[in-house]
Amino acid sequence: MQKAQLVFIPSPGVGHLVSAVEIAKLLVDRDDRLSITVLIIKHPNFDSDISSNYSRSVDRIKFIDLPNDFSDSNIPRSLFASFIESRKPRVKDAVSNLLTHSDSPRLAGFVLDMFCTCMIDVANDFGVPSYIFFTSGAAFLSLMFHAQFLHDELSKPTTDLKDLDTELVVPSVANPIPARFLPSVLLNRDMAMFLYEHSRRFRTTKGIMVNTFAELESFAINSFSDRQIPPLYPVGPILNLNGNNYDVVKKTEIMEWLDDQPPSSVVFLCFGSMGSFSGDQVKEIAYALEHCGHRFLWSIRQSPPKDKDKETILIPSDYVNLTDVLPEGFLDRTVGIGKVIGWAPQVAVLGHEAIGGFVSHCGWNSTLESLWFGVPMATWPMYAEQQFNAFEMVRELGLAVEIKMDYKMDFKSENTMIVTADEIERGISCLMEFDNQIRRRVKEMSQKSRKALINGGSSFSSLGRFIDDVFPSE
Ligand SMILES: O=c1ccn([C@@H]2O[C@H](COP(=O)(O)OP(=O)(O)O[C@H]3O[C@H](CO)[C@@H](O)[C@H](O)[C@H]3O)[C@@H](O)[C@H]2O)c(=O)[nH]1
Repeated sequence: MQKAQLVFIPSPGVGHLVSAVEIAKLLVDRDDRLSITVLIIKHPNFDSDISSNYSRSVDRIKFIDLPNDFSDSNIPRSLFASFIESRKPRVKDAVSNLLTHSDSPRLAGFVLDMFCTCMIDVANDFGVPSYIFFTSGAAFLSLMFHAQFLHDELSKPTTDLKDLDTELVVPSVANPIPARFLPSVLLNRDMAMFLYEHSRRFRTTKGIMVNTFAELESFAINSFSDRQIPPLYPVGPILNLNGNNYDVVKKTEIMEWLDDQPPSSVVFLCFGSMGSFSGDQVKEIAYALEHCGHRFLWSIRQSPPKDKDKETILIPSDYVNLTDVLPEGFLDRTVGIGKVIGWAPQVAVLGHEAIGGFVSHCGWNSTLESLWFGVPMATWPMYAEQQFNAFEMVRELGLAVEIKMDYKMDFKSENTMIVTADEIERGISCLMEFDNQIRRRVKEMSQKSRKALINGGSSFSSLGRFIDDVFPSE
């Protein structure tokens, strides 16, 4: 039997690492000729221990932690690319070591995260192709290509649209997109340059697996057909349905609380791995929850200290004392209807029948998880590409209601816009209406997301085509 191995290089951070490991598991389960080594890049400020949540003994998957010898532990956002670049010799050493074993299968290629495209150079050194595993949606991938094309070929960078009241026609969505709903990463010069460079390099790869499914993003997926872009493999939704290691006592308490709530009665609020709010914004959310009267489970995280000069990547933490930030008496007044927590066991929560709606930052994993469980979302994007995901879910696909689509979190200062209690309450009321059309559509999409993965489903077939590419001669 011809055997082959792939080397996976995910970016640090739960939003990228978890689905990369899950697709690796799916691949080895699907084809017993395949083995995979996942190289874990440790970033000093991300919780890379997330990888220890996975059994290190998954058959035919090996995890290697790359040594963290980056000299500065406070890596500014703008130096993220250099940080990844600095890992190249480590990657090279690790792959060379793999290949020294006499029984080592043929190295068939590298599978890289969207932010690890510099590792294409290392793959080239080994004479093997690179693939991308894209952890966001097809519409955003297409937008990345389009934005790079506008910049490189037409000298029209998306950053020029920043403060303009204009619309942009892009191939991946049917509706023109108002500039203010463009993702924050394409309106910030440094970030946009960073993305253009990755898009250029995506074009040189042998294929791109995308964490999406044809039934969800058919328009966006079709938008790739007439452009010179490597083959696309929509293989999702790729989710870790077992959740991550989570404090058992805390999880039990949360799940028992949910057990006591009526079906579809609770609104869940959670804002991803980097989401946090100023004290003033927290209070507006609290007023909205108290006033609208719906049951709620609210995951709230404390902002890291703002570092105006270095714009260091720091992630939020759980509050030591929630009363420091919530309005006086809030916890007592809402004790019968609500629960405030820190980091949430999100997948388990979304899968609980008490959950009736999800106020989300629209990170792509959260979006796919809510669709999987048939829970409608109210959009509150914060950073990265989330504004665009919100636009796609609300305007394009009719799968979410809007709280905001143009909110942008400022990592440098506290001067982020404030969403008022009225706006939040309006969004939550709309979300929690029992019999709305969106809820019905989301339930249908939930069925489709599950079907996509089973034998004969669209993503199942797509993954098969990817495997055929890895074993071309058979
Ligand atoms: O309290 C929490 C918060 C999050 N999660 C989980 O963490 C993941 C978060 O992923 P995602 O929703 O995609 O958000 P980010 O962590 O913000 O992910 C980054 O990566 C995504 C995939 O590329 C992008 O879509 C996002 O914009 C980017 O910020 C999900 O699986 C959640 O279930 C929890 O379990 N508990």
